[in-house]
Amino acid sequence: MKNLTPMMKQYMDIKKNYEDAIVLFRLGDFYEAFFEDAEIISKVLNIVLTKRQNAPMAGIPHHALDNYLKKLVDSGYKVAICEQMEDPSQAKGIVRREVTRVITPGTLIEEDLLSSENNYLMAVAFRENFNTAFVDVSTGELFVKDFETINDLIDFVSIVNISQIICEENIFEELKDNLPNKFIEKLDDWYFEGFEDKVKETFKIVSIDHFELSNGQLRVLGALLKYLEYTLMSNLALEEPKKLEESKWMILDSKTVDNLSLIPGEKGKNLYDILNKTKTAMGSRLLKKWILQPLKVKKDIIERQEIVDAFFNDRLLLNEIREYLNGIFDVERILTRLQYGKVSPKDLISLKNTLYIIPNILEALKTNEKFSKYVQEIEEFPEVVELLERALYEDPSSTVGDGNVIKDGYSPELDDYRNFLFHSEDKLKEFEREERERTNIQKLKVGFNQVFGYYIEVPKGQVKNVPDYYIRKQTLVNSERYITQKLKEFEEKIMSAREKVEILEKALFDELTKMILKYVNDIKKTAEKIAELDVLSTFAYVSQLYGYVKPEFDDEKFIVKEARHAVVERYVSNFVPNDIYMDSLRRMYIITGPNMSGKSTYIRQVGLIAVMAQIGCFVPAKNAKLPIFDRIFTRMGARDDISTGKSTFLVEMSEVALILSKATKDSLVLLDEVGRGTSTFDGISIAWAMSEYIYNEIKCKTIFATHFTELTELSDVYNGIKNLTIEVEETNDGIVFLHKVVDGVADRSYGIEVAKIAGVPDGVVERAKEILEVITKKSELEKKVRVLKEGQLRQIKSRKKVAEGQLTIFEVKNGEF
Ligand SMILES: Nc1ncnc2c1ncn2[C@@H]1O[C@H](COP(=O)(O)OP(=O)(O)OP(=O)(O)O)[C@@H](O)[C@H]1O
Repeated sequence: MKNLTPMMKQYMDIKKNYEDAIVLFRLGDFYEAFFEDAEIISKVLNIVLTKRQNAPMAGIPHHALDNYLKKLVDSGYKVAICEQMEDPSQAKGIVRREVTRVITPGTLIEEDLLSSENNYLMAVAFRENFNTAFVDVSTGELFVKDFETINDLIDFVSIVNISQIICEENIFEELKDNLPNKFIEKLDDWYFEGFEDKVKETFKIVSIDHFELSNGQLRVLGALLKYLEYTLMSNLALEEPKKLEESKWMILDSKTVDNLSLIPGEKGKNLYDILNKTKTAMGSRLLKKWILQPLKVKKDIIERQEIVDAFFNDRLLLNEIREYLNGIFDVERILTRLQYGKVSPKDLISLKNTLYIIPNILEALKTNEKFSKYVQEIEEFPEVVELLERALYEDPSSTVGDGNVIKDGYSPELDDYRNFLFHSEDKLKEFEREERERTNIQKLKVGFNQVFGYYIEVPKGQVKNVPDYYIRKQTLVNSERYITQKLKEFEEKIMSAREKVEILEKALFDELTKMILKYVNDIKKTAEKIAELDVLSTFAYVSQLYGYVKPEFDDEKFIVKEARHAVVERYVSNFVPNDIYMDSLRRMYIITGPNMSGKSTYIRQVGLIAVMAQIGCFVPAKNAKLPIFDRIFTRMGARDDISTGKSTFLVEMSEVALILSKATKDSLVLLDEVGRGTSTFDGISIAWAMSEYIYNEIKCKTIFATHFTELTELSDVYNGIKNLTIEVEETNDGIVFLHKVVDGVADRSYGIEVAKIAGVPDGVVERAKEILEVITKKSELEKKVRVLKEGQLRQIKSRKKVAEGQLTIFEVKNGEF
């Protein structure tokens, strides 16, 4: 463009460095966007597109920035905020402007842009495996985790709230293809250089050995830190990186999280919503983390369980603590904003009110010795409370500098200027009265405008009485305006008082935040413990409310009396409890039963109970004893994966493949229909072979719901495979679902009855009955399966004979082949 004004030239120079972002350029009371950026924001924000020197331009008022930013970021744009770096009225020539912040979905700290959920930014690089580092900038939590395959990585991204990915160029396309809806950015090579120094510098340490990170992990962490600096443009406020090691947690893949409805998703009703009676935002975030990462180490589970139990048995304490938790604010985020210099006066009041409650929490906890660990770990901060109490008004203004933030008495100097400023109106009135008396001009008025400042206005008719020390400034139709030496001096005092109040209050607020800064890490540790107490007391509360019991752990046995489904029981009026009984001799169940009888509910409730027990919660049952599982596998429902071009059957088979390759003896495998996406013969053959493989090779606890009754023959071949079915009652009015799980095999599917209930026309239902009669008579399938079974039994017997001959070497257990 020719003939650019200096300001437009300044804009172009800045924009050059932020080609991939929308630059919002501060101009007076507006943030303006130009050219293509203007066209985008006008469309996304639905605001007017105008022109300046032929350049398309669109602007948003500065006070509404956060609202508009949210929309832009939610629509997938990166935004660079370019501020005025000096007071325009003081600037010589063009105002200096700089980008002070680049906003992306994964780097939000602004309260208005965030929900109470965690919001993660993840950096990904590939060496021998996928190294990742991810951070929630708003809370400062930082994690490092490796993934063997891209599928494991994608799976993780889809269950954890990763809102943005940054990656090395060589894996950008692959990630983009697999995660088409994610905000993914590729980073230049320099991001991945000099990582050791970057990590040391960020955490202000000389040695990074205690992090115990591999070179690949440090490299990706370094890139993440550099990117954060580029977007936040300030020193980083992060916790030391935590390594997410599989050895501590049960693995839950995204399918299982979805199939068991653990957290809110497409399916609506879920475990998180049932359990989430937490009182604080920090607690609700932690609960979600715990649900997605059940523990695997018995000692860790018991530690949580003991606290839940203590709360459960001390109802008074439970209620008292929950009452105090009501007053706890999201201090994790407030403190992070404080570290980034973005804390508001209201934030500090929330911090004060939170800290104010801590002594009450401690007092209450001290009444029960089971909480001694928490009593030791939770700290009080009386000096911070006292300081904030002294420094801030209870309901401060949100604009630091207007004189309504720092409390009276905190700074005598501020009080003086503020008194003068806030009482200037009275003083002007007094001046006006004095002048009226002195001049005898009754209609004399003191006013103010931007051009002349304060003036004395005298109606035309009384100008003759104006004393000679009045200096005329302006002539209007009906009046004249004057100033006097005294009024001018008064004006200067007001102006300088306003300026002084602004400067002083800002400086005092700044100083206050700096004083609190040194407590931040300790307060964060206390906040973490409070969040834990919130979740653990919630477990106790929910357990009382819904009648859950404390589970025990056992190496082999999975015995639950009157187990219930934590979510379904909340939505049906008469939930029928069912027992679970598994041990080394009863390792696999085949459940057959009519449609709608409750097979899926039963097997899901088994999974849910395992998850609930391993997060430290009590479980919906009369009593429960169960093993600790290393992983829960689920294969349920039929769904295409249109986005990746996989058919329903292919998806089903890849889930089966995953189970067969990854399950261990300590896993729990829950299968709701396998082999239904293909022909009956193929389906049964696959389901049969798979069951045998799991039973003989993997030897883990397995429940398999199926409509292939042929599979129930497996129980005759293998001792440890048992059949279950669900009772229904046939009445004259149709079938009644009793939802009771009992030993045995379903005699029929009642599919046609369910079709009738669902409203399939009578004609079709009758015809279906006729067809069923014909084909069941002619079915050869059962006979064939019987032949298969007998053949297999013969083989097993002959193997057993050989084995018995070698009993001194191999001991053959009953039912184990
Ligand atoms: N134990 C129970 N007590 C009360 N109601 C139950 C119970 N189990 C299931 N139900 C009710 O029955 C409905 C059907 O259950 P579910 O989906 O588990 O059946 P299913 O046997 O898996 O059916 P299908 O074979 O058609 O998939 C549930 O939505 C629930 O309302």
